[in-house]
Amino acid sequence: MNSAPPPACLKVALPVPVPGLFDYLPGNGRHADSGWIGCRVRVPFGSRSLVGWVADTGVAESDSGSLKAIEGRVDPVPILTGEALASLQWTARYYQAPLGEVIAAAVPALLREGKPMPDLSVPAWRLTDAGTAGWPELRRNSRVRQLAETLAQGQCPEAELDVRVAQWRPAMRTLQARGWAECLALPPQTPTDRPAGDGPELHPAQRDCLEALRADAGFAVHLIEGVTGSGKTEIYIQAVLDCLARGKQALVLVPEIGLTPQTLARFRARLPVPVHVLHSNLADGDRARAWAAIAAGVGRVLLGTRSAVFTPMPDAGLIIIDEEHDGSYKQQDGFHYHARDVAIVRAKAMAAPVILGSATPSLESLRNADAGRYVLHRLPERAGTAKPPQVRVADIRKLRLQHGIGQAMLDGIAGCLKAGGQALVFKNRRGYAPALLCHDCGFTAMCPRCDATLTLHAGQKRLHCHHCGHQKPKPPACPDCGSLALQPQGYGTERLEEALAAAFPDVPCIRVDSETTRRRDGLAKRLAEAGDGPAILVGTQILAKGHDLPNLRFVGVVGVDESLYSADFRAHEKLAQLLVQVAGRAGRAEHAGHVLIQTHHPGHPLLTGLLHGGYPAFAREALPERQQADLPPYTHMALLRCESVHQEAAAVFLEEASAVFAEERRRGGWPVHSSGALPAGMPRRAGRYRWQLTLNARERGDLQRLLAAALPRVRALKSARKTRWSVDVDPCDFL
Ligand SMILES: Nc1ncnc2c1ncn2[C@@H]1O[C@H](COP(=O)(O)OP(=O)(O)OP(=O)(O)O)[C@@H](O)[C@H]1O
Ligand SMILES: [Zn+2]
Repeated sequence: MNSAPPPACLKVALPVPVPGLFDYLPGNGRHADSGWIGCRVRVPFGSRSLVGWVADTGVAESDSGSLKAIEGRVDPVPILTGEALASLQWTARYYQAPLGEVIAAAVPALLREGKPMPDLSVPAWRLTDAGTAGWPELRRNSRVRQLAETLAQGQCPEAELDVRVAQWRPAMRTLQARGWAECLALPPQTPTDRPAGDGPELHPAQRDCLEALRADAGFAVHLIEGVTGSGKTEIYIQAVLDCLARGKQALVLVPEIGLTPQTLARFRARLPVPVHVLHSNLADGDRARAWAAIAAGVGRVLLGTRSAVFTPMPDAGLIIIDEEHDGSYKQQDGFHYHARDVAIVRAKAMAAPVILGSATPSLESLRNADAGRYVLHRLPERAGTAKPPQVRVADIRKLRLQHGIGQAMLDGIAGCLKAGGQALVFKNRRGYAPALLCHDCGFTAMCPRCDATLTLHAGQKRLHCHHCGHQKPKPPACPDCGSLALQPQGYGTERLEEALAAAFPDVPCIRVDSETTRRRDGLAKRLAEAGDGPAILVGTQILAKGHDLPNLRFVGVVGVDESLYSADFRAHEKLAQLLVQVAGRAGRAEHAGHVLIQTHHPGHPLLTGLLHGGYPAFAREALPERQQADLPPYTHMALLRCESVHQEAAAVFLEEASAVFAEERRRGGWPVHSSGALPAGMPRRAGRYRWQLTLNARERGDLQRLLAAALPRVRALKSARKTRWSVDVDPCDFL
């Protein structure tokens, strides 16, 4: 028996789906002091070697006999400290995820793999003594001479040489070979300011908003509800300038497909310091460098998508979340965090203000503004001379359609093209047609692995499942009755493209959906093809977001009827947001915009509401409905999802989990409603049976306490090991 007291050890967060920290000895006679916290270590884990993060030190849970020592320390100095580490710990607790998995999602891949922190020193060149004495004898007008003259004014960073001397590298090799120039590494430095670009003079609503922001640089959440084109981005830029002037760092989050070259160019042109970017399309090295620059305080402005919210910011002074309602802020796999909510928690800890901006704020944020938790600013009008678009509804009941398109729509497009404008036709469905039907026997082509129809693609040659990726050629005849009467049902972007190209053969017709924009910069390239002259763009919601297409004058929405009657309680909110955002693409410059929504339900309250009062009117109606139905944002939800190839296993686990929740709820006396175990909206996907359980509570705290009490027991269930399951706190999608 070992009776010695348990030793002090390192508490390490590992990227494994097991909650809690793992104890390791520091080894080599080292002490487990607080200098380890926030450093990476390499540790043995089963038969593997993993990179983990020291999150704490303390007394070991077991005696020293069973403790292993780390294999090595990766970082000499901590890289996750203070607020950054504390916020990751909060995130892990709130979203019920292991800290190791949270950190893995929060840091760039290279750091996750244990690579050293990127070197942030700045490579620069200078003349040697020999060079200083010798350069005047160089031949005039040569590139080598030009380079030497530049260096004679003082050492020069490579980035600056790029600007000052075209193709300086071969010339530098010549100088170096003579022993006249040498390379040096300058310490990382806050860049010296260059003059900021000019912006328009702010209009009164923009000024009021900025003044409110300037009045208090401490923690507060400002919600800017500004119609599309009202100049929200202008406010962001001014607020970042103010933040920089206070000597602070700024973080700007944009939706996944909102980080366009256009947006980036606009920030870069207007800010006096480099703008660092973080998004999933970057090379690993670039990601790590941007992250490290911000974490070291060298970088002052970070523009990024969802996971950029976790970047350590030692001098944080402002967080901006553009299009705050956007669904891409919610991570859907791995652990399910919401970047907007994490940002607000971090801003509070950093005593910095947050700006949420949108033309169509989430009902969550509007509710928080109503309750006085957020400061609401309204920009009800477009900036400059642009007028709001005119929105009409086209009733297509009983009308003859040409490939799903009514005459009013065709007339609208024709009028726009004739006047030299561009038209956008929106349909939130990619592919040729959402289903293939046998007109003789009623057979519908279904995915063999999902409870879903197959979508026709590639003209009409192939069938794809949008849920699991299953693909096959379209059968030549009906597999059930042998009939040749197989017909595409409904319309996707491909089919509309075909129809519009045939109807308007003289203008380019460009399809923009996730298929045609898959490659890097694909979207920018597609949009460039449209040019400035008359053209038709056909596409999905990719087109709805943040693109300034100055010559776009007509927007046609083809088919929203599916979403008017959906089981998801957020379907109307999402549809209203989408319609307003798409409509907002029209008429952003000097030409008036027209929007036409084609529907079989012209009297639907959502459409009439939007038509007469815009998004604010929709929200005013929707909020009390949510309250009456006891739904978010008036309540707080969590979703337990599970799936298994065995129908039994999924159902049994969720039944048992449901019983645990019921027991704990009784024991704790927490008023939390449980749906019980139910099949998911799509009961089978990719060959797996799916079940879910919804918890709903008036008080966030009650839900959190119940989760904390029940989940350890749920994890310990034998049936849990036979399924894949996850917890989603504040779920956005229920499919
Ligand atoms: N005060 C102003 N005076 C004149 N033009 C302005 C002003 N503010 C913004 N603009 C211009 O109006 C257009 C729309 O502005 P901005 O992009 O900032 O709006 P937004 O609300 O961010 O748009 P979106 O909702 O599409 O994101 C831009 O071309 C911008 O340069
Ligand atoms: Zn499928």
